[in-house]
Amino acid sequence: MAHLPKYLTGDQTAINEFIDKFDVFLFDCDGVLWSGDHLFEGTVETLELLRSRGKKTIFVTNNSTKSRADYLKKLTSMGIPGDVDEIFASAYSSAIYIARIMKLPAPKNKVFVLGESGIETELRSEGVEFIGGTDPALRRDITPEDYKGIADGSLLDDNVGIVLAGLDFHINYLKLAHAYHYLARGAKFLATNTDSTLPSNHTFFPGAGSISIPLINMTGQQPLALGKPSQAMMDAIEGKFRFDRKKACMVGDRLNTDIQFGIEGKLGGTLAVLTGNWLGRDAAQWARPATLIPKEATIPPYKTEPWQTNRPRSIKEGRDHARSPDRP
Ligand SMILES: O=C(O)[C@H](O)[C@H](O)COP(=O)(O)O
Ligand SMILES: [Mg+2]
Repeated sequence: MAHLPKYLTGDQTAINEFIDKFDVFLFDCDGVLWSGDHLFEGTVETLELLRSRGKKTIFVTNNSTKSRADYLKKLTSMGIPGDVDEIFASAYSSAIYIARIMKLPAPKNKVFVLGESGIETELRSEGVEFIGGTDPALRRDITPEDYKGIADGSLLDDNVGIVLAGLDFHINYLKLAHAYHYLARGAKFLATNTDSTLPSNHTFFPGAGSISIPLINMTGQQPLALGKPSQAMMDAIEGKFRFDRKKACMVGDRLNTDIQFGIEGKLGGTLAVLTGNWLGRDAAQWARPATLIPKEATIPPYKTEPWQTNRPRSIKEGRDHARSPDRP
């Protein structure tokens, strides 16, 4: 049965009733708390209000460019008090999965990383060996010697057993060539997450999923994605906080990661906000019967950010489509 979203309009009673249903709020970060370095209006006040009512807040982000410690610095710099233990980022859940669940036998458990320092920090904290990532030696054009050395294997590390693809701001042909050949040699293909776009500066940029696409295209393999909506991440969070899933709500901006994560995790509710990837590729999700949106799904009142007023009205109004709520 298709669930239709309920709108959480400016009605304070409805908002209080919604809040009182839950003990724990899992907050997505990019597109919910902020867009890049722009903190959305009301974010700090909302978190303070929830905490003042004894609600637990946990930050669950697919952004693998930062470690949990980096995220704590960002939260603090944005005026959001937090604790590193309340932060679950996809780099962390990937490192945990590799180190504690996959547990490939050494020495063939080295990781070739496409991604930034967040992944490296978390792999290091789990004692997982890696190459690639932010290595400056790979930030250059491919040369005839590279072609030769990759082709005959002399430039490849025989201990690489995993390719882990995350958001990499320095992706290039040379790194993709290395990653492809490791996969061709049988390395396991993992992704921190497969978000198609990254919400930032009130628009969208290539997301982590756009980094692994070339490898999917070349190999025909789909990576095991370890961020939302993967339930490995939900199990890790529940294992740590031991919360009642029926009393937890996932707040997110992306339907095929955040909201799906909450629904498949059988949480008590989900809250879809309109400040992030709403108009990304996921808009198409609304074209499907709203099976991903349980009845508790709501769309909070939001002040249209200036950049949103001229956004394309690509979302039909109607039965299975969410509508931008009237402005409060
Ligand atoms: O491309 C990406 O990696 C994602 O867009 C980004 O990281 C999403 O982060 P989140 O919304 O889960 O905080
Ligand atoms: Mg988001």
